[in-house]
Amino acid sequence: MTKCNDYPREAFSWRKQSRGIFQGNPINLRTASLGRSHKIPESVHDVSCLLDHHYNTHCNGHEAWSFANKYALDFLALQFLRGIPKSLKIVEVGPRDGLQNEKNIVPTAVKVELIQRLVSSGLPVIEATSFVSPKWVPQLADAKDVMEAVQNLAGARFPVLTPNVKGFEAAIAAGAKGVAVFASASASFSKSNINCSIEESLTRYRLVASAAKKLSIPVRGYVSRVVGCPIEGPVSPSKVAHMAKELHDMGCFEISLGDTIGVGTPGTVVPMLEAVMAVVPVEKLAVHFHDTYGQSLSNILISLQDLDGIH
Ligand SMILES: CC(C)(COP(=O)([O-])OP(=O)([O-])OC[C@H]1O[C@@H](n2cnc3c(N)ncnc32)[C@H](O)[C@@H]1OP(=O)([O-])[O-])[C@@H](O)C(=O)NCCC(=O)NCCSC(=O)C[C@@](C)(O)CC(=O)[O-]
Repeated sequence: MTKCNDYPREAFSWRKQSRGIFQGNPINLRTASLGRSHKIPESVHDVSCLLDHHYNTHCNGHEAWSFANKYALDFLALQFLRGIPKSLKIVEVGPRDGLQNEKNIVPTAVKVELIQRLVSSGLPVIEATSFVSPKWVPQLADAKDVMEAVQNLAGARFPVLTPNVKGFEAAIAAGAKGVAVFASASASFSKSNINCSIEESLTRYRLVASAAKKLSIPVRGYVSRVVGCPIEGPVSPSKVAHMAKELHDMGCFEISLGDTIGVGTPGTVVPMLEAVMAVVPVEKLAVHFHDTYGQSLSNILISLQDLDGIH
């Protein structure tokens, strides 16, 4: 993942004061730090355990105070988790987004086993690979073999990335039943990632969407660099909204908003989400956060709290 040492940490003003999130509430602040420690709560119960533990280590012996505060913390934890959807869909992207960045090329058999294990863990959607130029991404040059090996695994869907009609046709020939196109809100990333301007990318993706429609293949759309870009700096929410709407209008059933370099914080993510929600129905939105600066969990949390219906 690209590093961005010069990026201003808080380039946008904080706009959700009225929600009371991250406003000095000890529960909120502590949970935000979970991302930095990479300690991922697997359930509501785990979050509660962590809070109890933290409290007790600071309150030796004061049992009455401890008892009262335990209930206060439980109450706050419940308040904090209010608004989190009862269910959400996880789109696992490790075999694609993870392995495309590996220095060494992972053998096809290992990739297939990874995907099999992800399926057996219960994940419903696993991006298996990308049908992109092997000159650009040699790590995924075995896309055809991976797809052919996993396409009939039961229990999950295996969409693949396709940057153009050539990639789409190759994906379908290998057995893909769902694809994703990937555009960017940053012109410089569009050029460096897919070697074309934003407008050219939309023209390509309209062709992919049209070919997919004829075959009833669902197309997911990504918008990358939704809060910041190491070349262009902060990315305006209106640019992201424009890209999301273009992808939605061409027929993408879901739009995933990607903080590609992990520079987002709740302060920048919320205004971006609000701008996108004004033009694309929230039930069509998903978020994709990289943990480069330890912010992914707090960004996911704020997205889930803010956007009832988001994926
Ligand atoms: C888009 C291109 C192909 C343009 O690359 P180009 O060099 O401009 O393409 P071209 O049309 O001039 O073709 C050059 C060569 O590539 C071939 N080619 C052309 N298309 C394909 C294809 N689909 N599959 C296989 N081969 C292809 C084509 O046939 C030709 O082969 P040659 O004649 O030289 O032997 C290239 O830039 C590319 O493949 N880029 C993909 C890069 C990539 O996968 N990046 C990572 C994606 S992750 C991401 O974007 C972010 C995301 C989604 O994770 C969310 C987030 O975090 O924000």
